[in-house]
Amino acid sequence: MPDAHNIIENFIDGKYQAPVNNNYLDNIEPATGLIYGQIPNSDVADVEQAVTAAQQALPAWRALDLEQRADYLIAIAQEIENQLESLALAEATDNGKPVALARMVDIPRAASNFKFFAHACSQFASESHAIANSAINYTLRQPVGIVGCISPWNLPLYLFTWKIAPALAAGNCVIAKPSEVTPKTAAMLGAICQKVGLPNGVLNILHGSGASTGSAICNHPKISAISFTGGSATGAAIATQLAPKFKKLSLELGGKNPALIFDDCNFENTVAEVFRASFANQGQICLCASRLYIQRGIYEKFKTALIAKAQALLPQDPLLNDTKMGAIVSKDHLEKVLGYIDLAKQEGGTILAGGEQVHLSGRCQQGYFLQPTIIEGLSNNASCNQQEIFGPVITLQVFDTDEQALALANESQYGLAATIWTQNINRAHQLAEQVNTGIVWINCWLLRDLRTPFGGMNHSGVGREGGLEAMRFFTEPKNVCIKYSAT
Ligand SMILES: NC(=O)C1=CN([C@@H]2O[C@H](COP(=O)(O)OP(=O)(O)OC[C@H]3O[C@@H](n4cnc5c(N)ncnc54)[C@H](O)[C@@H]3O)[C@@H](O)[C@H]2O)C=CC1
Ligand SMILES: O=C(O)/C=C/C=C(\O)C(=O)O
Repeated sequence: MPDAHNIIENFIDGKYQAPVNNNYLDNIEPATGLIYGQIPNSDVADVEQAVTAAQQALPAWRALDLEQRADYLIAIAQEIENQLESLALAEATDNGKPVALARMVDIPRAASNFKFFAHACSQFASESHAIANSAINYTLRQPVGIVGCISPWNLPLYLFTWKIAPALAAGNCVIAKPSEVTPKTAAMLGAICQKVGLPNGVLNILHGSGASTGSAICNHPKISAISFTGGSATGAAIATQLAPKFKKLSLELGGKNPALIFDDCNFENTVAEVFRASFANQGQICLCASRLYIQRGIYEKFKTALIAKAQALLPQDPLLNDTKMGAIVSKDHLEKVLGYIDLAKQEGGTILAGGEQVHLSGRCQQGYFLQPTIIEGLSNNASCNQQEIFGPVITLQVFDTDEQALALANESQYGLAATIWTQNINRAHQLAEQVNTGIVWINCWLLRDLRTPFGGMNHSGVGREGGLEAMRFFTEPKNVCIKYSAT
């Protein structure tokens, strides 16, 4: 558990412990730009200890009655709810997101992840296939064993638990690594597991960089499956490394998500929701809309409304209760996003709103703040329309016909999430069928039902999370065929 000096330790075999190599990384608060803690930079030796603990815990955990396993997950969810305030504060401090957002979305969703999979494991049925008069097949879905869960910094506890909960529910033991940029709530989860009496070794939480800890987890021969969320380049590197090792791999990667906005949309609602889809969490959600295609009849009016909203959304200290726009997660990331804005100018774009770093006063004077940024005038193949920026930056383009909108949306290497804004339900269905993304929202964004398949195609990932898809990923199907004699 983080101590008074904010030194975080690994959680292995039910206990907090220092990394074997005694190496630590600084943890920086994005709102202040100051170091406020340290985390282990764990390596193969720590992973080895975690795997040993998981191996010892596995037989009892996988043999546990489903109801008892579910009870542990429910107890974790309840404890997350009990600690809502301290977890939300930790998340906002660590990540720079508005504390109100962490309180309303991130932490409640982390609790929901455990509750959802506590129930999902009791609903997860296996198949049977009869061969008339001669045999019956039934499929066992057995835990994979020891699995690795690696998550990013944008929705720290939300995405960490989105992987851990189904992995545990399916009867696996877990070695999990949060992003080194946002380790704090993951570290607090260890104490929650202790408090509810989760058996030692069932969940092990290691901290450190991708190069050291992440790659040691991916490469450990006893870890049979890896569930990863993060950048597409990292996903590609992991897939390359793991291909000859034949591990199960789920990749939830980046997006460059189109919003198709038609003349006949419900204007007020669409402006509000598309704005939220663009800038929620400082635009740092893989599902955020980043390419806005607006039909000609409402283009100017829509643009004017978006600019007014962007100019009114002022970044503030994330720890203030009324903050709606917090800090960018790190200096490196701020520089990356600003680099894209410069590139947009070089490629002929016009900045309609934002585009500049914001310097606050007081405790946040060295923080990483950026205005919501709106760009127009770029071609569809410009860098800002093709590469994931992962920040509060959107581009606007005009279209005339449904066919044009679809062609523009599909001109992308990514395929994560599309939104369609129209009151013509036939058009919406037709476009939803043809757009190349794993998720389509019609007249809404990030309306989540945890039972649905979640993930993308092409450079946005391989496989799906959520609901029974996650239960399938974290189990091995084994078919058993019984021959009988027909009398
Ligand atoms: N869900 C998404 O779509 C996300 C996309 N990104 C994109 O990726 C870019 C880079 O951001 P990063 O924080 O560097 O994301 P990343 O993809 O490097 O990090 C995600 C997680 O993977 C781990 N990791 C990194 N290298 C690894 C390796 N070789 N083996 C195993 N684990 C490894 C990291 O420590 C972290 O826990 C961002 O600028 C953004 O464009 C970042 C975070 C989430
Ligand atoms: O499951 C959700 O609701 C959201 C998931 C978001 C990501 O995977 C992401 O931003 O990386």
